[in-house]
Amino acid sequence: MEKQKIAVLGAGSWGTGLAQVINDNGHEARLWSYNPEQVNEINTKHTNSAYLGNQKFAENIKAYSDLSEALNGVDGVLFVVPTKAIREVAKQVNEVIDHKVYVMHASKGLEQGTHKRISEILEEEIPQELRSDIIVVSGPSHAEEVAVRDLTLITAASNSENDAKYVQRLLSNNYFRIYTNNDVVGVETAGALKNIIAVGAGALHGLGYGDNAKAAIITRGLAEITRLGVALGADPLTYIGLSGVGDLIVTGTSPHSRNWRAGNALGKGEKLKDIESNMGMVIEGVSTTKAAYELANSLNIEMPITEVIYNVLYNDANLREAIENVMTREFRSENEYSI
Ligand SMILES: NC(=O)C1=CN([C@@H]2O[C@H](COP(=O)(O)OP(=O)(O)OC[C@H]3O[C@@H](n4cnc5c(N)ncnc54)[C@H](OP(=O)(O)O)[C@@H]3O)[C@@H](O)[C@H]2O)C=CC1
Ligand SMILES: O=C(CO)COP(=O)(O)O
Repeated sequence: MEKQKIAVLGAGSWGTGLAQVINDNGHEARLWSYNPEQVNEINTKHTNSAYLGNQKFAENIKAYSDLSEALNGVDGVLFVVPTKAIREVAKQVNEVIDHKVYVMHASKGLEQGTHKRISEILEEEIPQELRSDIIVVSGPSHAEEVAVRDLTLITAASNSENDAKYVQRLLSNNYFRIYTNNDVVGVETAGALKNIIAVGAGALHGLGYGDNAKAAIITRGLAEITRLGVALGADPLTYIGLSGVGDLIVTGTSPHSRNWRAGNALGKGEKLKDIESNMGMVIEGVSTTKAAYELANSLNIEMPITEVIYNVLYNDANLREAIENVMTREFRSENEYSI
């Protein structure tokens, strides 16, 4: 593949990690941030301390605060801002982009109010003549591990096989391996909804529950994610792939995960607003819980774990009582409910 110019929009931990992968692969990675101080730090010290500590990045990863400069002549645009900022940033891109580009995103969530997936927002905001089919980059990938080039396997999903293969070639190397997938709905819902379960798994840890409880929430969490996703048109098999069970394992079992850490703090009795202000990074599971809860209700889909997390986050429910309620609800067959 000849050298590509890629604008990475969002210079948080994941945007920076992906910019380094792109740079490692011999391409030009331009990191766009709306924070001029951060741009200055990346360009002069080659660190991004608020998100990735003291780690130094390659000097040729250049940061931009001017979006039109960052997008000038690029082959592709990779959105990695939090879900709540996707529509606003996509509108800005639409205002300045003047040629057709590959449009990729690596964010994980559902839009508040509309419950839309990120690719749906991007399709709405960037006209088809200016973009490829949307390509979703998702899977088990803690930014801090990718940033130190630890082995990572993830998925690039698109309705267009060629566009997914473009991202496979763009991002793959000897530590980062990409699999293509044609199930955009499955891959996006898996990435968004696993954050809810990660909050729950962290909460169980914070409350002192053991490995059995954690395996249970991951497994039954996957069942309810699958149930909602299939109702939206996903292939159930996607959920046993990298973006499904893979990402649930990585976020549902690890203190690297901000969602897991938020849940752990909730389990230890901290208040949500304190957890959010202390994290300094996005905890997507909080807003996704609300969107998924509303969406599931509107489709009449049972998501008991999501409901517990929703009641704890938004109705100040007592965590232990909420767990007791879900444990003692009407009996179910696993076969009936596995998908
Ligand atoms: N970190 C990870 O390991 C992974 C994260 N993801 C997903 O990637 C997405 C981004 O996550 P991550 O990088 O971790 O998040 P961070 O919180 O680390 O960074 C997000 C970045 O986007 C910036 N930002 C926020 N709002 C806007 C806006 N309106 N316009 C421009 N920039 C904005 C933030 O700036 P500021 O902080 O100043 O608001 C920050 O620089 C999320 O959806 C997450 O789920 C996916 C896989 C792995
Ligand atoms: O999605 C992630 C890893 O695949 C990152 O999860 P957190 O946002 O919980 O850190």
